[in-house]
Amino acid sequence: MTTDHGLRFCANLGRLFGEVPFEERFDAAAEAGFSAVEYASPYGRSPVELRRRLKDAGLRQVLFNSPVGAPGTPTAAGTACLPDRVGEFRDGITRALDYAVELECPLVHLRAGVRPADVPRDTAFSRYVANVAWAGQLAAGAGVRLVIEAVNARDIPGYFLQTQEQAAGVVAAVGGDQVGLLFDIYHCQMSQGDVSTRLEEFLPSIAHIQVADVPGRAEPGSGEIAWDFVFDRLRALGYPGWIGCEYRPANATADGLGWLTRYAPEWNG
Ligand SMILES: O=C(O)C(=O)[C@@H](O)CO
Ligand SMILES: [Mg+2]
Repeated sequence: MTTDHGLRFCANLGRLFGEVPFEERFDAAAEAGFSAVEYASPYGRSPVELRRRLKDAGLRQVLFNSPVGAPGTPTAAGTACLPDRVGEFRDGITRALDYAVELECPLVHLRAGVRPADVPRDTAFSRYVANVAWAGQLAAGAGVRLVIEAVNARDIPGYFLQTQEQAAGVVAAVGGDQVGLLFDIYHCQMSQGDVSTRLEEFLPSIAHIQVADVPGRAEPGSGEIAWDFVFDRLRALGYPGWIGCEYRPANATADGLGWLTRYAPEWNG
């Protein structure tokens, strides 16, 4: 939903509207007032079907993730930092960009992966930066921008990027505008805190934000984060991107959307 002050919120269909099957969540999000969606994986459905569902519901797709392996496998969080998976990584990016072009999706979240214990960090880092740079070039040619995200170590032990500084450092190392930062406020609070200072510090690199509260990863307002302060800072900083509602609703999704009215007076969903 676009707002007068520029804060735009999109529904994460992997987290919200779980009361209905995925195929019905597009209409559910539109009926709730969203004009854009994100979700982690489009790959179980054809891009043509997803494009139709977006169009029928009057929605835009603004983000999805690069492919990952099955849960519990070494590639369950991605392949980008794995020196022995370069072919799989490149095939995954190519597939993701095919979907992004068909869905007219501007951002793809490139999952970093978990470094194997027998791979030295500097070896994994060199491979990761080379993979991100390669993928960024390919994405730019398709009119797509990649984003990378720091994930807290409790949720994904060993995930390759765990702090905003690490992720921003890779964005700077790759250079140019091909790769941006996916700043997930939930993960920042879980790992580091000092959210509003980091949002301001890394704002030039931030291409997308995601929100959920701590503890519990539920609706903003259910935990310790001062969302009125955070959203006011984002308005003042003129953050132009989308804010992904990537939280686990405490109860029925529609019953829990009141936080948008509370913290985003411009929301008219
Ligand atoms: O878990 C999150 O936070 C995400 O944004 C997922 O897409 C996996 O990184
Ligand atoms: Mg996230």
